[in-house]
Amino acid sequence: MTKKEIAGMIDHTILGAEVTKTAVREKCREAKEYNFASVCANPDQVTLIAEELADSPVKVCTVIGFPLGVNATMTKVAEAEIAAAEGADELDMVIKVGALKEGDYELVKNDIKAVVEAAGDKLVKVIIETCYLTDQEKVKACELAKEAGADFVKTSTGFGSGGATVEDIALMRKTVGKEMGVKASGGIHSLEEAKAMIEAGATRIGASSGVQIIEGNEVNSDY
Ligand SMILES: O=C[C@H](O)COP(=O)(O)O
Repeated sequence: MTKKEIAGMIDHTILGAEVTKTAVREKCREAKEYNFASVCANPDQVTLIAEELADSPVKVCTVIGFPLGVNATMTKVAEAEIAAAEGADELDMVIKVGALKEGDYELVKNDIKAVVEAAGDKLVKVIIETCYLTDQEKVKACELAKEAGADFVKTSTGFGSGGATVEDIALMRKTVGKEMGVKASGGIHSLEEAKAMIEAGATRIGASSGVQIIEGNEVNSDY
């Protein structure tokens, strides 16, 4: 797999309370230079990203119910509707992790389904936050996301206690089959790590270090 092909799988990510418009514009410039798959940023920066990327094939991505997933489903639905209206192409939502762990699978599934329906033709990736889950819970979360009609399952927010692992990607890929997207995110900072995730079954890489992954050098990560 070439670096160009790998770049085309990277969601160039900039998420956090301290993120500035200047930093988001730089992420968009980098994404166009390297032909990354998307720029993934805070919900209140969707309009800015859509403007910056209007002249490029790079997709607009944002997050829903992020980073804890504990928002009311109605809140996640509203976030999805607003993001879609403002130009988002892809929505990365966080599941109700606690509800999953206590076996309230209908609530988890209906939460995902409501966002999928609100998203319309936009692509929905479901963050299951693997760092808090047993393997059995990871499998169940992937099954619920698939049943709810999501397009991808995704490992991590990058704000939890851990990120993507090759083992989790392989388990998620085995669970969802060949068609559904699998996104590895959280703690991927090198080309070798990205390649390992792809070989394990990832079809998208979420990373704040996209340029570092492709160029193999340290980049100033200050926003
Ligand atoms: O995909 C979303 C994650 O926040 C990226 O995590 P990272 O900053 O460890 O690359």
